[in-house]
Amino acid sequence: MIELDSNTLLLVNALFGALAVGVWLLLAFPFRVARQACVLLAGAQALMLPPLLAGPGPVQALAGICTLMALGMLSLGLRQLLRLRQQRLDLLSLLALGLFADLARLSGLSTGLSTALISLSMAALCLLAGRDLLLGSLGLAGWLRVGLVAPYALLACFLLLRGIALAQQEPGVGWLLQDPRRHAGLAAAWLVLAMAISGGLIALVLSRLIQRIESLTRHDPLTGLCNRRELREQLARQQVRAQRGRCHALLMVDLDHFKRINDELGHAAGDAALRHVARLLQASLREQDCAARYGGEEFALLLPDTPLAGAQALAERLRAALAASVWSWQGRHWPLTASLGLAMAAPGRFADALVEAADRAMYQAKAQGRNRVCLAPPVEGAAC
Ligand SMILES: Nc1nc2c(ncn2[C@@H]2O[C@H](COP(=O)(O)OP(=O)(O)OP(=O)(O)O)[C@@H](O)[C@H]2O)c(=O)[nH]1
Repeated sequence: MIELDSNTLLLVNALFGALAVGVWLLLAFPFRVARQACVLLAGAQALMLPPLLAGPGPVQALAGICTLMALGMLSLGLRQLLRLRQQRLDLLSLLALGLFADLARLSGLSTGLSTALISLSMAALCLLAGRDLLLGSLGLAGWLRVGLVAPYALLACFLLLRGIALAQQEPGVGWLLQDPRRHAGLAAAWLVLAMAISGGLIALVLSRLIQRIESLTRHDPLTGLCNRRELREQLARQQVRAQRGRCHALLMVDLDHFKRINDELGHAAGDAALRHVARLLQASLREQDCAARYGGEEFALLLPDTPLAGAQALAERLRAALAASVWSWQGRHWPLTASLGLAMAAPGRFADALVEAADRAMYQAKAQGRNRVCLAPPVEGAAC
C-alpha cells in the first residue's frame, strides 16, 4: 500500500486548490455564471494556496491570516451565491477578532491563547457558512442539504475542539494540537474536506445554472411573463381538474391598434408598451394565476378555480385599468386599450378548444369596436 506523507498530501491539496481557482474563474468570466460569487470563491481558494505551498518562513507565519481571509471570502461568496441578504457585520467582527489574535501571536504575546482564538474564529466562520447553506438551500432535497452542510460542520467541530484544547493546553489530545501541514492524517482530512466543500459549491452553482436555463425555457424574455409552452403545461394541468368539475377560465387579451405604436414611435416604444401592459396584468392577478405572452401583442391569462362571475369581473377590471393607465414614450402620452375574450373550461373542452374559444371571443370584441370584453358561448351543461 502506498503511504502518503503530509508533504505529498499538501501538494495534492494545493494542486486541487489551483484547479478550483481555474474552475471558478472560468465560470465567472467566459460562462458568466454568478460572477461576483465565483470571483469571491476563486479568491478564497487562492488565499488557501500560500499556506499550503510555503515552507517555514514569513509566508507560513501568515498562514492563519490567509486561512481566516479565505474563510471570510468563502462565506461572502456563499451568501452571494445563495442570494442571502448581504449582512457583513458578523463576518467582519469574526475576521477582526481572528486577525487581532493572529497579530498578537505574531508579536509573541500569549501564543497559546491567541492560536486558540484564531481557531475559534475560524470555527465560528464555518458555522455561519453552514447556517447560510441550510437557510439558502431550502428548495433542495434534504439529503443534498445535509451533504452540503456536513463538511462545514465537521470542520467547525475540529476547529472548536482544537481551539478549546489550545486554550487549555490539553496534553491528552496531542493530535488536535498538531499543525495539519505536518500531520499526514490531518492533511488527508483537510484534502477530503476541501474537495467536499468545493464539490458542494460547484453543485450549487450548477443547480443555479439549471434553474436559470429552466426559467429561460418557460418565460418570455421581453416581458418576463410565462411563455406559450409554460401556459400549455399549466392548461393541461388545469384540464385534469376541470374533468373533476373544477372551474377555470382563460382570458385572451389583445392590444388594440398596436401596430400604430411601432409605426409612429418605433419598435423600442412598442417593446416598452408591451412591458407596461405585462406589469399591469401581472399586478392584477393572484399568485395561482398564470399570465403568459401568447404572441406578439397578445396575452393569455389562465385563472384557476375561478367561476364565470369572478372571471367576468376581473376581465372588466383589467380592461378598465389598462384604458385608465398612463403610458408615455419620450414625453408623449399614448392611450392603450385591449380587446378581451373570455372562455370558461368544461370537462369536454380541452386546452386547444379553450384557447380557440377565448380567441374567437377576443376577435368578436375587436369586431364590435375594441376596448371591450366578449364571452365565448358556454359548453352546454357545463358547471362553470
Ligand atoms: N415592438 C414590438 N412589436 C411587436 C412585437 N411582436 C409583434 N409586434 C407587432 O405588433 C403589431 C401587431 O399588429 P396587428 O396584428 O396588425 O394588430 P394591431 O395593430 O394591434 O391591430 P388590432 O389587433 O386589429 O387592434 C405588428 O406591427 C407586429 O410587428 C414585439 O415583440 N415588439
